[in-house]
Amino acid sequence: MSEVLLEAKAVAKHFGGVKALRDVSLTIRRGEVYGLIGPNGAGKTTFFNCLTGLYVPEGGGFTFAGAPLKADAPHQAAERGIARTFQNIRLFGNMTALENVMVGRHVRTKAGVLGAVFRDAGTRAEEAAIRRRAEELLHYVGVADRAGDLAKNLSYGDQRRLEIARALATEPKLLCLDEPAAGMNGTETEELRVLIEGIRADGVTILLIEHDVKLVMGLCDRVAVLDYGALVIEDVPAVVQHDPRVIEAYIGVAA
Ligand SMILES: Nc1ncnc2c1ncn2[C@@H]1O[C@H](COP(=O)(O)OP(=O)(O)OP(=O)(O)O)[C@@H](O)[C@H]1O
Repeated sequence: MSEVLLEAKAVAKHFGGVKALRDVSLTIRRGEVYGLIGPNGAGKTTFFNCLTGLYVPEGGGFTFAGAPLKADAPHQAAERGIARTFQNIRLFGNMTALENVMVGRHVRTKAGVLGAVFRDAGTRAEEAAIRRRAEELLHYVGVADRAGDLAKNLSYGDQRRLEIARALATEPKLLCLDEPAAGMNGTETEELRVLIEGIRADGVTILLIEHDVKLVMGLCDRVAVLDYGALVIEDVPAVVQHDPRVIEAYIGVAA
């Protein structure tokens, strides 16, 4: 599959004197799992933040699904079909697991959040559909048995899965996962791998930031390496793994 879903062109982002992204250009194809790796502070999360509209880049930009992305508002990114999870989990801790997913779903409803407050018959029917879909998604990510529990009481691994369910509730074309395996044990990481493969098989393209190099190399179709805000290489894992610049910048440290 070679159709381009996301193209980043010379994206630049500075924080004072820190060049967090130095003209980063990369291309994500529809249907692939694309890994974004690099040492701490390389600019991976900054790239996500520019893509999803949390930061406005000083230079360059994105084309998504064939049209330029005006990524200066997170809501717009979601409407265009880009969803993300966060490195530091951001759930509504005092809402149930089910409610957390239902909130994500409201991006795609006609009534929206206000409609959910002023409940007429149409809104109630829509609300029931939202609930059903949220239940399906909890089942899909494997936390259906925790639907009624407050998010803050879920295990770390389950919270990460719940975040993925909430992101999927927006029906994304591109799902961006920021270190989903962080803090997971071996079993949880393997379950995560299976889940990500399932999501891809269901037609969602995935952009994955992850420090677990084994997971990235085993799972991703292509991998990009950032170092000091610059793209070092973008290629298939077998090539990336053996590139001397990558070994020096990153993998050599872990090996
Ligand atoms: N809001 C901000 N204000 C100032 N500097 C920032 C901000 N966000 C990121 N930076 C800086 O930009 C650089 C890139 O950071 P970023 O968080 O994108 O790296 P990363 O590759 O995601 O790192 P990690 O793997 O540790 O999460 C770092 O030097 C960081 O200190």
